[in-house]
Amino acid sequence: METEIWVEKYRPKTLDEVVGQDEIIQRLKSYVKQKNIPHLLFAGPPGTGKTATAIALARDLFGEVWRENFIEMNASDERGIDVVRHKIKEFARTAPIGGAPFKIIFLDEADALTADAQAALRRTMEMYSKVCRFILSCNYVSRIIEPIQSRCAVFKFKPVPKEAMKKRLKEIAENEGLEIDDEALEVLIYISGGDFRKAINALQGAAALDKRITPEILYQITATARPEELRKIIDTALKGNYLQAKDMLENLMAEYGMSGEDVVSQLFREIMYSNLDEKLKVVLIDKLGEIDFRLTEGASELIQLNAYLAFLSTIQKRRGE
Ligand SMILES: Nc1ncnc2c1ncn2[C@@H]1O[C@H](COP(=O)(O)OP(=O)(O)OP(=O)(O)O)[C@@H](O)[C@H]1O
Repeated sequence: METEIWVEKYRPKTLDEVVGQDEIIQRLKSYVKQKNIPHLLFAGPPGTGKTATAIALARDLFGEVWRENFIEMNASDERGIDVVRHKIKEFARTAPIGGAPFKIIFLDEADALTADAQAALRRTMEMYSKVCRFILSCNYVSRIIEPIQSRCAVFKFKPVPKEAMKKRLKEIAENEGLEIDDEALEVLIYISGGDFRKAINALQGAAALDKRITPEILYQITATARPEELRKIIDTALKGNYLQAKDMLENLMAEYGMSGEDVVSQLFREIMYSNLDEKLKVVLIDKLGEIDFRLTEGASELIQLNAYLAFLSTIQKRRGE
C-alpha cells in the first residue's frame, strides 16, 4: 500500500510546474536567469503554492545540490525565535555547497512572530545577507514589520484559479488511475475553498476508499455538506420555520460529522454567494461573524447555531416592521 503523501508527491519540481501564479513565476524566472535573488516575501492564503514555489525556485537555481543549500523552518516554532536564529546561524556558518552562489533560508509563517522577534530576525537577515537569501512566507504582508518589508521583494500569491486547479487535479487523478468526472472535480474545488492542499488531501482520502471518486465520498470525508442542503436550511429559516430548520441542521451535522465551525464557514460561503438582497446579506453576515467569534471563544455550538437560526427566522418580520 502506498504511504506517500500526495501533496509531497505532486509538489512542483520546477517553476514551470507551479500553476495559476503566472506573474510571480515570470518574475522569479528572471532571477533564475541572473542566478541571483534578493530577499523575498511571499504573502497569500494557505495552500496557494508559497512553499512549493520556494522549493521549485531553489531547484531551478541550484540544480542537484538544491537540498544542501536550502533549509525550511517554521517561524512559529514554539521554542521561540532564539531557536530559529540558532538554526539559521548553524546553516549559514558553512559556505554554499557545489558552487551555489548563496544559500536559501525559507521561513514559513513569518507573520506569527511578534514585532520584537521580527526585529531580531531583521538583524539576523542583515548579518548573513552575504551568504544567505531569505524567503519569508506569510498570510498577510501587513503583519510583517516595515523594515523587513522594505528589504524584500514582495510577491502576493492569489488563490489558484479554478480552471488551473481543476486541470492539475485531473492530471493527479489520471496518474493515480482514478475515475473522476466533472461533477466530482467541481466538488473538490468547492471543498478546497481555493486551498490546493485541501483539494489534494481530499482526493487522496477518497481514493483510499474507492478508485471511483464520487461527490458523496468527497463530502463525507471532508465533513462538508452539499451546498444545496445548506441553502435549503437558510431558506427554511428565512421563511420563519425555525423548528423545521433546526431539525434539518441537526440531521445534517450528524450525517456529515460537522462541527459548529464547519457549519459557520459553509453558511458564510452560501450566504456570501447567494442571490439574496444585498442589504439582507450584510445583516446576515454581520450576525454570522458574531457567532463565529463566540464559537472561537468557546461558546456552546448548540446554543449559538440555534440562536442564528432563530435570528434568521425572525429577520424578515423585523425588517418589515
Ligand atoms: N500553485 C500551485 N501549483 C501546483 N501545486 C500547488 C500549487 N499550490 C499548491 N500546490 C500543491 O499543494 C501543496 C501545498 O502547497 P504549499 O505548501 O506550497 O502551500 P503554501 O502556500 O505554502 O501554504 P501554507 O501557507 O499553508 O504553508 C503543494 O505541495 C502542491 O502539491
